[in-house]
Amino acid sequence: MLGGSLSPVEVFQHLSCVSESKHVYKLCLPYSDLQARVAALERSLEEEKERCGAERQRRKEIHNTLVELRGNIRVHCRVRPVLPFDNIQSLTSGSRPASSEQVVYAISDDTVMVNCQKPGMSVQNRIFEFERVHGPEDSQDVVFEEVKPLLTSLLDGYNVCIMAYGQTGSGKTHTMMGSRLPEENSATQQEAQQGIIPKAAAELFRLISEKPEPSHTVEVSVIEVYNNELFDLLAKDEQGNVVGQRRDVITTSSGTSQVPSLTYEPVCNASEVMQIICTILKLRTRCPTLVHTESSRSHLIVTLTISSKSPNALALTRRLQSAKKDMLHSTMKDRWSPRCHRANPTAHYSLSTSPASSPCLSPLDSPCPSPRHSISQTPFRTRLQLVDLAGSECVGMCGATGGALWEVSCINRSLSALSDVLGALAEQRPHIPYRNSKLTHLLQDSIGDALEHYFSLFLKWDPCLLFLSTSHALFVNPTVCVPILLFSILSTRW
Ligand SMILES: Nc1ncnc2c1ncn2[C@@H]1O[C@H](COP(=O)(O)OP(=O)(O)OP(=O)(O)O)[C@@H](O)[C@H]1O
Repeated sequence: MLGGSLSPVEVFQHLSCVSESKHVYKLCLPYSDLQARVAALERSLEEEKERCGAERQRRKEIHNTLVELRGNIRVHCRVRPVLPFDNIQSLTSGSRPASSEQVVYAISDDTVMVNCQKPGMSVQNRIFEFERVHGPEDSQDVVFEEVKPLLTSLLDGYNVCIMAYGQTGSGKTHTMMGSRLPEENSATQQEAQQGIIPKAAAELFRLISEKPEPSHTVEVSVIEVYNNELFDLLAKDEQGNVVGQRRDVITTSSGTSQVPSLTYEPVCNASEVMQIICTILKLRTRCPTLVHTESSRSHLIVTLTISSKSPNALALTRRLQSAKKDMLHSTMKDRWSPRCHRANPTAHYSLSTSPASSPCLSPLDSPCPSPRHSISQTPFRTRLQLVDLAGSECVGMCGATGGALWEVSCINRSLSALSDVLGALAEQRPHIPYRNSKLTHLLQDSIGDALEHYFSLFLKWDPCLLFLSTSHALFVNPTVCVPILLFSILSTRW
């Protein structure tokens, strides 16, 4: 007979032991005792589950507070090494200096020093500060470490946007996608060259696999912005071949940007994501320039949309925020739509009813969700946007003529529009010029969340809006080590 002082674990051990020895009937506890023990075990299991849930919630809060404290919009700078082809190109280009000299120095982990020299003027050292500076020796892994915590936030219900901005040839695609080494290199060496997109996809699916049961679904969509036009790179023709199809970006009645008929492909692991991206990358417009032989002539936006099968506390808070904000807007501006009542708290988080694999509305932007959707039925959706912008160029330096010159001017105008939007957000101007280019119109929700951050701060008397922003954004701003162009990036853009 077992004594009353045994712990549930000891009882369990005892029971397993007697079952194994096949004397289970002889040594068994009285049935009522056994029932009491099982009930006690179940109770303690429930308590453990509750404690674990509370700890998980605390972990989320602490993690995201920390991420927010580090900044909701962060600007990082990556200085790429001077590479052999920098000198070769310089020698072949009549308009460039005969040899490249290093003019940018990562002097600490948050400061860059640039030797600026304008024709006829003496050299000046200028200092630029960023949230984080990666020097030429920093590996892809080191850069990714900065991004990694954002993926945890993504699964906690935050939107994340990571952009690479910089002059042509400065290493944006290397930072975002990675570079392929020659075939003779080992798989480990190839993996070390992977950029943020493959690493983020792998980390995302790793985090999802740690969840107790299948909890999330992931869809990928890819948009190219070329000459101020949007192309859906996952759209297929009747034969099933991928062809870039032109799409438009619109603003929905709830104020979010949306690309109607955009294709979303469901994916189950990181290699599926990369297979899709590598296939469609062949469609991306490239053209050699004087500075970079493999220059991308378009902005590429890869979006991973994550749907959680159960709402979490953050999603509920966000719905509450959204409802409050809508009520506030409608009271102030009296903008009720007869077709779609914007005060519906599920407005931004309801499921699209279209099949996921077919072209459908953006899952985040289903226009008029049913008011009957209860919170428990509605999963929350978040979005990871990974943006490899086209390289900014000095028109006089790129050697382009005709159509290529038009491309350069479209790239520069859209980057300038992006810069205007960020400037307006930073200065909290009442009007943010999102519609000045397709690029900023498309990214409105991601970069606009920064505005929401300020908006929430402004309304901090309202406890529901105290749960601050809904997005973490990070900008990787790689720079090149060729004198004159570097000067133009750092002085004109940031
Ligand atoms: N940190 C780095 N270490 C080693 N090589 C790099 C690094 N950054 C970039 N490179 C190399 O520099 C070249 C140009 O980089 P990349 O194609 O990423 O430039 P980009 O900014 O995307 O240019 P564009 O805007 O013209 O498309 C590539 O050959 C890339 O492998």
